[in-house]
Amino acid sequence: MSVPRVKRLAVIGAGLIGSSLARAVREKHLAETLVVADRDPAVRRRVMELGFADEVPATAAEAARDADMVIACVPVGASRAIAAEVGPELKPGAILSDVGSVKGAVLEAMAPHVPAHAHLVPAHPVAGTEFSGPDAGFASLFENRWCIVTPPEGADPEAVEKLATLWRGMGANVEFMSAQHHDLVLAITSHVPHLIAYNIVGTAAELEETLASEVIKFSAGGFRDFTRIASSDPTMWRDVFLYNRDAVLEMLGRFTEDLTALQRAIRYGDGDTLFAHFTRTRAIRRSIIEQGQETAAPDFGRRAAEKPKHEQS
Ligand SMILES: NC(=O)C1=CN([C@@H]2O[C@H](COP(=O)(O)OP(=O)(O)OC[C@H]3O[C@@H](n4cnc5c(N)ncnc54)[C@H](O)[C@@H]3O)[C@@H](O)[C@H]2O)C=CC1
Ligand SMILES: O=C(O)C(=O)Cc1ccc(O)cc1
Repeated sequence: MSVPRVKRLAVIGAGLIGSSLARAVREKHLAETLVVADRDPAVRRRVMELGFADEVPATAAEAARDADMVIACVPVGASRAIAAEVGPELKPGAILSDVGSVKGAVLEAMAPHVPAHAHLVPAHPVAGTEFSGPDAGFASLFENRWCIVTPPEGADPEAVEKLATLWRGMGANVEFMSAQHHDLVLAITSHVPHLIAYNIVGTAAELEETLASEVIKFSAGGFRDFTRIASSDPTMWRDVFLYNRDAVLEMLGRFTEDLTALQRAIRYGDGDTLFAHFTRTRAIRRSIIEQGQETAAPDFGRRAAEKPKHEQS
Protein backbone atom coordinates (compact mmCIF):
# COMPACT_ATOMS: atom_id res chain seq x y z
CA MET A 1 0.00 0.00 0.00
CA SER A 2 1.47 3.37 -0.92
CA VAL A 3 1.96 5.99 1.81
CA PRO A 4 0.05 9.30 1.27
CA ARG A 5 2.51 12.00 0.24
CA VAL A 6 2.83 15.42 1.85
CA LYS A 7 2.24 18.01 -0.85
CA ARG A 8 4.79 20.57 0.29
CA LEU A 9 7.11 19.64 3.16
CA ALA A 10 9.47 22.18 4.71
CA VAL A 11 12.43 21.11 6.83
CA ILE A 12 14.09 23.88 8.87
CA GLY A 13 17.70 23.06 9.77
CA ALA A 14 19.74 20.69 7.60
CA GLY A 15 21.99 19.10 10.21
CA LEU A 16 22.18 15.41 11.15
CA ILE A 17 18.44 15.03 11.75
CA GLY A 18 17.09 17.47 9.15
CA SER A 19 19.29 16.06 6.39
CA SER A 20 18.48 12.45 7.39
CA LEU A 21 14.78 13.29 7.30
CA ALA A 22 15.14 14.98 3.90
CA ARG A 23 17.12 12.04 2.52
CA ALA A 24 14.54 9.52 3.81
CA VAL A 25 11.63 11.58 2.43
CA ARG A 26 13.39 11.80 -0.94
CA GLU A 27 14.29 8.12 -1.07
CA LYS A 28 10.81 6.96 -0.12
CA HIS A 29 8.93 9.60 -2.15
CA LEU A 30 7.05 10.89 0.89
CA ALA A 31 6.64 14.49 -0.34
CA GLU A 32 5.78 16.07 -3.68
CA THR A 33 7.97 19.10 -3.01
CA LEU A 34 10.72 19.13 -0.39
CA VAL A 35 11.96 22.50 0.85
CA VAL A 36 15.04 22.56 3.11
CA ALA A 37 16.04 25.81 4.82
CA ASP A 38 19.05 26.60 6.98
CA ARG A 39 20.29 29.93 8.28
CA ASP A 40 23.92 28.94 7.61
CA PRO A 41 24.94 29.74 4.00
CA ALA A 42 27.64 27.00 4.03
CA VAL A 43 25.00 24.42 5.02
CA ARG A 44 22.66 25.65 2.25
CA ARG A 45 25.46 25.34 -0.31
CA ARG A 46 26.14 21.79 0.87
CA VAL A 47 22.43 20.86 0.70
CA MET A 48 22.38 22.06 -2.92
CA GLU A 49 25.51 20.03 -3.72
CA LEU A 50 24.09 16.93 -2.05
CA GLY A 51 20.88 17.44 -4.04
CA PHE A 52 18.27 16.12 -1.59
CA ALA A 53 15.98 19.21 -1.70
CA ASP A 54 13.85 20.82 -4.39
CA GLU A 55 14.27 24.29 -2.92
CA VAL A 56 16.83 25.68 -0.44
CA PRO A 57 15.65 29.04 0.93
CA ALA A 58 17.63 31.06 3.49
CA THR A 59 14.81 31.71 5.94
CA ALA A 60 12.35 29.57 7.83
CA ALA A 61 9.56 32.01 6.90
CA GLU A 62 10.20 31.49 3.19
CA ALA A 63 10.28 27.72 3.64
CA ALA A 64 7.00 27.68 5.57
CA ARG A 65 5.09 29.78 3.01
CA ASP A 66 2.41 27.55 1.47
CA ALA A 67 3.86 24.43 3.18
CA ASP A 68 1.48 21.68 4.30
CA MET A 69 3.92 20.50 6.95
CA VAL A 70 6.90 22.27 8.54
CA ILE A 71 9.41 20.32 10.66
CA ALA A 72 11.90 22.26 12.77
CA CYS A 73 15.18 20.30 13.03
CA VAL A 74 17.16 22.83 15.06
CA PRO A 75 18.61 22.83 18.60
CA VAL A 76 15.84 22.94 21.22
CA GLY A 77 16.81 26.50 22.24
CA ALA A 78 16.00 27.76 18.72
CA SER A 79 12.41 26.37 18.73
CA ARG A 80 10.80 29.59 19.96
CA ALA A 81 12.51 31.75 17.32
CA ILE A 82 11.58 29.30 14.55
CA ALA A 83 7.93 29.15 15.67
CA ALA A 84 7.78 32.96 15.87
CA GLU A 85 9.15 33.20 12.33
CA VAL A 86 7.07 30.39 10.85
CA GLY A 87 3.78 30.98 12.71
CA PRO A 88 2.49 33.94 10.65
CA GLU A 89 3.21 32.00 7.43
CA LEU A 90 1.28 28.85 8.34
CA LYS A 91 -1.71 28.33 6.06
CA PRO A 92 -5.03 26.84 7.27
CA GLY A 93 -4.60 23.16 8.10
CA ALA A 94 -0.78 23.30 8.05
CA ILE A 95 1.13 21.18 10.59
CA LEU A 96 4.12 22.48 12.54
CA SER A 97 6.32 19.81 14.11
CA ASP A 98 9.88 19.37 15.39
CA VAL A 99 12.42 16.67 16.28
CA GLY A 100 13.80 18.10 19.54
CA SER A 101 15.15 15.83 22.27
CA VAL A 102 13.07 17.74 24.86
CA LYS A 103 9.31 18.11 24.45
CA GLY A 104 7.70 20.06 27.34
CA ALA A 105 9.75 23.21 26.85
CA VAL A 106 9.43 23.01 23.06
CA LEU A 107 5.66 22.75 23.29
CA GLU A 108 5.56 25.75 25.61
CA ALA A 109 7.89 27.77 23.37
CA MET A 110 6.15 26.99 20.09
CA ALA A 111 2.44 26.86 21.01
CA PRO A 112 1.87 30.63 21.43
CA HIS A 113 3.07 31.24 17.85
CA VAL A 114 0.84 28.71 16.11
CA PRO A 115 -2.35 30.30 14.70
CA ALA A 116 -5.69 28.65 15.54
CA HIS A 117 -6.08 27.53 11.91
CA ALA A 118 -2.86 25.42 12.05
CA HIS A 119 -1.74 22.41 14.14
CA LEU A 120 1.24 21.90 16.45
CA VAL A 121 2.34 18.25 16.72
CA PRO A 122 5.80 17.89 18.33
CA ALA A 123 7.80 14.68 17.91
CA HIS A 124 11.17 13.15 18.77
CA PRO A 125 12.87 10.48 16.68
CA VAL A 126 14.86 8.47 19.21
CA ALA A 127 17.71 7.87 16.80
CA GLY A 128 20.91 9.73 16.15
CA THR A 129 24.67 9.73 16.33
CA GLU A 130 27.38 11.94 17.81
CA PHE A 131 27.92 13.64 14.43
CA SER A 132 26.32 16.88 13.18
CA GLY A 133 25.78 18.73 9.94
CA PRO A 134 24.37 17.87 6.51
CA ASP A 135 27.10 15.35 5.65
CA ALA A 136 26.42 13.27 8.75
CA GLY A 137 22.84 12.41 7.79
CA PHE A 138 21.69 9.18 6.16
CA ALA A 139 18.31 7.98 4.88
CA SER A 140 18.10 4.83 7.01
CA LEU A 141 18.67 6.61 10.36
CA PHE A 142 15.06 6.22 11.51
CA GLU A 143 14.46 2.68 10.28
CA ASN A 144 13.21 0.45 13.07
CA ARG A 145 13.77 3.21 15.62
CA TRP A 146 11.19 4.83 17.85
CA CYS A 147 9.62 8.16 17.04
CA ILE A 148 7.77 9.55 20.05
CA VAL A 149 4.92 11.89 19.15
CA THR A 150 3.68 14.21 21.93
CA PRO A 151 0.46 15.89 20.77
CA PRO A 152 -0.80 18.68 23.03
CA GLU A 153 -4.18 18.17 24.70
CA GLY A 154 -7.01 18.58 22.20
CA ALA A 155 -4.73 18.15 19.17
CA ASP A 156 -6.49 17.43 15.89
CA PRO A 157 -6.39 13.62 15.42
CA GLU A 158 -6.10 13.96 11.65
CA ALA A 159 -3.02 16.19 11.94
CA VAL A 160 -1.46 13.79 14.47
CA GLU A 161 -2.09 10.85 12.15
CA LYS A 162 -0.57 12.70 9.17
CA LEU A 163 2.65 13.28 11.11
CA ALA A 164 2.71 9.68 12.39
CA THR A 165 2.21 8.43 8.82
CA LEU A 166 5.23 10.42 7.64
CA TRP A 167 7.43 8.90 10.36
CA ARG A 168 6.16 5.39 9.67
CA GLY A 169 6.92 6.03 6.00
CA MET A 170 10.54 6.65 7.01
CA GLY A 171 10.61 3.28 8.78
CA ALA A 172 10.10 4.49 12.36
CA ASN A 173 7.84 2.90 14.97
CA VAL A 174 5.57 5.57 16.36
CA GLU A 175 4.59 5.82 20.04
CA PHE A 176 2.40 8.51 21.60
CA MET A 177 2.84 10.04 25.06
CA SER A 178 2.57 13.35 26.88
CA ALA A 179 5.45 15.80 26.65
CA GLN A 180 6.00 15.58 30.43
CA HIS A 181 6.23 11.79 30.40
CA HIS A 182 8.58 11.90 27.40
CA ASP A 183 10.91 14.26 29.25
CA LEU A 184 11.11 12.02 32.33
CA VAL A 185 11.75 8.86 30.30
CA LEU A 186 14.36 10.50 28.09
CA ALA A 187 16.05 12.12 31.10
CA ILE A 188 17.08 8.67 32.39
CA THR A 189 17.53 6.83 29.07
CA SER A 190 19.41 9.54 27.17
CA HIS A 191 20.08 12.84 28.93
CA VAL A 192 21.66 11.60 32.18
CA PRO A 193 23.79 8.99 30.29
CA HIS A 194 25.14 11.81 28.11
CA LEU A 195 25.87 13.89 31.21
CA ILE A 196 27.72 10.97 32.76
CA ALA A 197 29.80 10.59 29.58
CA TYR A 198 30.60 14.32 29.47
CA ASN A 199 31.55 14.13 33.15
CA ILE A 200 33.77 11.04 33.10
CA VAL A 201 35.69 12.19 30.02
CA GLY A 202 36.16 15.59 31.69
CA THR A 203 37.38 13.93 34.89
CA ALA A 204 39.90 11.84 32.94
CA ALA A 205 41.11 14.92 31.07
CA GLU A 206 41.73 16.72 34.38
CA LEU A 207 43.99 13.98 35.76
CA GLU A 208 47.70 14.70 36.18
CA GLU A 209 49.46 14.77 32.82
CA THR A 210 51.06 11.29 32.86
CA LEU A 211 47.88 9.62 34.06
CA ALA A 212 45.77 11.48 31.48
CA SER A 213 47.99 10.41 28.59
CA GLU A 214 47.78 6.80 29.78
CA VAL A 215 44.00 7.09 29.81
CA ILE A 216 44.14 8.04 26.11
CA LYS A 217 46.69 5.30 25.34
CA PHE A 218 44.87 2.48 27.09
CA SER A 219 41.33 3.68 26.52
CA ALA A 220 39.43 0.54 25.74
CA GLY A 221 35.97 -0.76 26.42
CA GLY A 222 33.92 1.44 28.71
CA PHE A 223 35.91 4.64 28.53
CA ARG A 224 36.13 4.56 24.74
CA ASP A 225 32.33 4.28 24.49
CA PHE A 226 32.00 7.30 26.77
CA THR A 227 34.32 9.37 24.56
CA ARG A 228 32.05 8.75 21.57
CA ILE A 229 29.01 10.04 23.44
CA ALA A 230 30.99 12.94 24.95
CA SER A 231 31.95 14.12 21.45
CA SER A 232 28.28 14.94 20.70
CA ASP A 233 27.34 18.47 19.64
CA PRO A 234 27.85 21.01 22.50
CA THR A 235 25.07 23.40 21.40
CA MET A 236 22.48 20.66 21.13
CA TRP A 237 23.37 19.13 24.50
CA ARG A 238 23.67 22.46 26.31
CA ASP A 239 20.08 23.12 25.22
CA VAL A 240 18.88 19.65 26.30
CA PHE A 241 20.12 20.26 29.86
CA LEU A 242 18.84 23.85 30.00
CA TYR A 243 15.38 22.91 28.73
CA ASN A 244 14.87 19.55 30.49
CA ARG A 245 16.21 20.88 33.77
CA ASP A 246 13.60 19.50 36.20
CA ALA A 247 13.43 15.94 34.83
CA VAL A 248 17.23 15.71 34.56
CA LEU A 249 17.67 16.96 38.15
CA GLU A 250 15.06 14.44 39.36
CA MET A 251 16.82 11.51 37.64
CA LEU A 252 20.28 12.78 38.60
CA GLY A 253 19.15 12.80 42.25
CA ARG A 254 18.11 9.15 42.06
CA PHE A 255 21.28 8.26 40.17
CA THR A 256 23.46 9.90 42.82
CA GLU A 257 21.69 8.03 45.64
CA ASP A 258 22.20 4.70 43.88
CA LEU A 259 25.83 5.53 43.13
CA THR A 260 26.37 6.31 46.80
CA ALA A 261 24.94 2.88 47.70
CA LEU A 262 27.41 1.20 45.34
CA GLN A 263 30.25 3.34 46.72
CA ARG A 264 29.30 2.18 50.22
CA ALA A 265 29.27 -1.45 49.14
CA ILE A 266 32.78 -1.07 47.72
CA ARG A 267 34.02 0.72 50.86
CA TYR A 268 32.70 -2.02 53.16
CA GLY A 269 33.65 -4.93 50.91
CA ASP A 270 29.99 -5.88 50.47
CA GLY A 271 30.42 -8.27 47.51
CA ASP A 272 26.86 -9.61 47.80
CA THR A 273 25.35 -6.17 47.16
CA LEU A 274 27.65 -5.58 44.18
CA PHE A 275 26.99 -9.05 42.74
CA ALA A 276 23.20 -8.72 43.13
CA HIS A 277 23.22 -5.29 41.50
CA PHE A 278 25.35 -6.37 38.52
CA THR A 279 23.21 -9.49 38.03
CA ARG A 280 20.07 -7.36 37.90
CA THR A 281 21.51 -4.90 35.35
CA ARG A 282 22.82 -7.73 33.16
CA ALA A 283 19.28 -9.14 32.97
CA ILE A 284 17.95 -5.73 31.89
CA ARG A 285 20.42 -5.55 29.00
CA ARG A 286 19.49 -9.09 27.94
CA SER A 287 15.77 -8.35 27.95
CA ILE A 288 16.33 -5.22 25.82
CA ILE A 289 18.25 -7.27 23.25
CA GLU A 290 15.64 -10.05 23.28
CA GLN A 291 12.95 -7.50 22.50
CA GLY A 292 15.07 -6.24 19.60
CA GLN A 293 15.03 -2.81 21.21
CA GLU A 294 18.64 -1.97 21.84
CA THR A 295 17.53 1.51 20.79
CA ALA A 296 15.99 1.96 24.25
CA ALA A 297 19.42 1.67 25.88
CA PRO A 298 21.64 4.69 26.49
CA ASP A 299 23.93 3.62 23.64
CA PHE A 300 21.22 3.85 20.99
CA GLY A 301 22.43 5.03 17.64
CA ARG A 302 25.71 3.30 18.25
CA ARG A 303 25.67 0.91 15.32
CA ALA A 304 24.98 3.72 12.90
CA ALA A 305 27.51 5.95 14.61
CA GLU A 306 30.23 3.35 14.32
CA LYS A 307 29.89 3.26 10.56
CA PRO A 308 32.58 5.29 8.89
CA LYS A 309 31.24 8.69 7.78
CA HIS A 310 31.42 7.86 4.05
CA GLU A 311 29.05 4.92 4.58
CA GLN A 312 26.49 7.07 6.33
CA SER A 313 25.12 9.16 3.47
N1 LIG B 1 21.89 14.55 17.09
C1 LIG B 1 21.10 13.57 17.45
O1 LIG B 1 21.54 12.44 17.62
C2 LIG B 1 19.64 13.83 17.65
C3 LIG B 1 19.15 15.13 17.71
N2 LIG B 1 17.81 15.35 17.92
C4 LIG B 1 17.31 16.73 17.97
O2 LIG B 1 17.33 17.22 16.64
C5 LIG B 1 17.57 18.62 16.63
C6 LIG B 1 18.68 18.91 15.62
O3 LIG B 1 19.84 18.23 15.98
P1 LIG B 1 20.99 17.89 14.92
O4 LIG B 1 20.41 17.65 13.58
O5 LIG B 1 21.84 16.87 15.54
O6 LIG B 1 21.76 19.30 14.90
P2 LIG B 1 22.84 19.84 13.85
O7 LIG B 1 23.74 20.73 14.62
O8 LIG B 1 23.44 18.74 13.05
O9 LIG B 1 21.94 20.74 12.88
C7 LIG B 1 21.19 21.83 13.27
C8 LIG B 1 21.03 22.75 12.06
O10 LIG B 1 20.09 23.76 12.40
C9 LIG B 1 20.53 24.98 11.84
N3 LIG B 1 19.91 26.05 12.63
C10 LIG B 1 20.13 26.38 13.91
N4 LIG B 1 19.35 27.41 14.27
C11 LIG B 1 18.63 27.74 13.17
C12 LIG B 1 17.66 28.73 12.91
N5 LIG B 1 17.27 29.59 13.87
N6 LIG B 1 17.12 28.77 11.66
C13 LIG B 1 17.49 27.91 10.71
N7 LIG B 1 18.43 26.93 10.89
C14 LIG B 1 18.98 26.87 12.11
C15 LIG B 1 22.04 24.93 11.96
O11 LIG B 1 22.65 25.82 11.02
C16 LIG B 1 22.32 23.47 11.63
O12 LIG B 1 22.56 23.27 10.25
C17 LIG B 1 17.88 19.02 18.07
O13 LIG B 1 16.76 19.63 18.63
C18 LIG B 1 18.16 17.71 18.76
O14 LIG B 1 17.78 17.73 20.11
C19 LIG B 1 16.89 14.33 17.99
C20 LIG B 1 17.32 13.03 17.90
C21 LIG B 1 18.73 12.68 17.77
O1 LIG C 1 24.55 8.67 19.55
C1 LIG C 1 23.87 8.26 20.51
O2 LIG C 1 24.23 7.31 21.21
C2 LIG C 1 22.59 8.92 20.86
O3 LIG C 1 22.19 8.84 21.97
C3 LIG C 1 21.87 9.63 19.76
C4 LIG C 1 20.70 10.45 20.22
C5 LIG C 1 20.89 11.69 20.76
C6 LIG C 1 19.81 12.46 21.15
C7 LIG C 1 18.54 11.98 21.02
O4 LIG C 1 17.51 12.73 21.39
C8 LIG C 1 18.31 10.73 20.48
C9 LIG C 1 19.40 9.96 20.07
